[in-house]
Amino acid sequence: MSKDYADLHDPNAEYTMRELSAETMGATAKRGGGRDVEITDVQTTMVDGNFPWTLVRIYTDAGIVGTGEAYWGAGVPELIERMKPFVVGENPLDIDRLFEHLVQKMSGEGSVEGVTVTAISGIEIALHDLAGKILEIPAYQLLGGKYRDEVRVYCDCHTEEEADPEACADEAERVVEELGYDALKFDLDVPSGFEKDRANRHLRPGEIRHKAEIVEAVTERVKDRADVAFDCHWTFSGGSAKRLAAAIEDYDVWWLEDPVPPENLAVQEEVTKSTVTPITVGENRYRVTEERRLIENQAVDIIAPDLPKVGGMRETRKIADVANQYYIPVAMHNVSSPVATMASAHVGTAIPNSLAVEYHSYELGWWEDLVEETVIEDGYIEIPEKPGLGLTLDMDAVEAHMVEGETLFDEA
Ligand SMILES: O=C(O)C(=O)C[C@H](O)[C@H](O)CO
Repeated sequence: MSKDYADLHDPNAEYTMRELSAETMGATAKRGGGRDVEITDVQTTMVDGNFPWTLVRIYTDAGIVGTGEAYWGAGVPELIERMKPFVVGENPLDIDRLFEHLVQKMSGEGSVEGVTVTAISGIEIALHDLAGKILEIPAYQLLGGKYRDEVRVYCDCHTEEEADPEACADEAERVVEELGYDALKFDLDVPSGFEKDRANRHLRPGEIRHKAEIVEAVTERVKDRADVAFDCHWTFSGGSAKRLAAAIEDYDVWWLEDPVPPENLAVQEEVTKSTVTPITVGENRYRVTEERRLIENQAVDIIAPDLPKVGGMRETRKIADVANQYYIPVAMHNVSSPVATMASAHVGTAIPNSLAVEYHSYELGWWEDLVEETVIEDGYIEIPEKPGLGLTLDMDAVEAHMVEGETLFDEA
């Protein structure tokens, strides 16, 4: 990766009136108690998992290093490199101000939504790990403390015969009995053989029947042993989504996720309010500003922010707080490595309305090798009491699984 992104020129970022650096704000006073720490460097390494995970490291003059992760995607390491000058020299304990500082500095480069928010999220998570290590407390303590010792995890499931209801039911049985999960998710945007046109978003009767058969086969098979959600990946029209949600109302569906595209809130609201099937949405929205609209319009029954994409740990906490005003639970979308998964779990323990955190890598085989600790056991994450996120990267494993051409970041 080129290291020139840190030198990119943006007059808006350089001369902005709203300037939140420690120097301008007058937040440089000596703090004592080992809290006079300065950020010296920010580095990234991309790991070739079932998604290309961007791990982030923030280094300090105290020799303490924080590790975070940004949601996967091209351009994220470059954006993090671009933001490095805005945090080097800053005290990493000022997490809230540094988040605002980055949002302000990057406002001309897309800090409202999209990949810039994702990049900021990775830095924000690393700051929580770092702050916890400096203060010698677990990250959840920075968010207000604990509601639960363990956070429930749901397993996103796949089978090679994803369109075969019985194959899905067999996989559900296996994941419950052999892997120990009591919460699952299957995809419903799978071919049924009845499609005439894959672009027009309309579901033909045979397609609805086929999806209902998958729902019936899976929910009946693991009835009373597991909660099962179904994902549609923003595929269908409002009318088709309403018909699908109605067709599965008689089954024990945990939730139906993303039945319609994310852009049009009015359509989403209409679908959600048309059915008693619980509707979950949120992974394609950014920051509390966008998630808030889904919540305040009661366009969701369950909100699903993706923590390393939506803005990080404090932003997810803010979303959960708004959701809690409307009695809406939070099921965190997650396709990340153990780092952002554990960050999600720390927020999950710090909020009253946590339903579950997703795990999306059970087919990979080496997900937990990236860290020295056990992360998921019997379908739950026990929140570590070690400082920060409570994880230690296995640098050999990270190096072994790096995206080709990537450079391994420095040791702590
Ligand atoms: O697990 C989910 O809810 C997903 O939607 C997984 C997606 O494939 C992922 O987020 C990337 O688009």
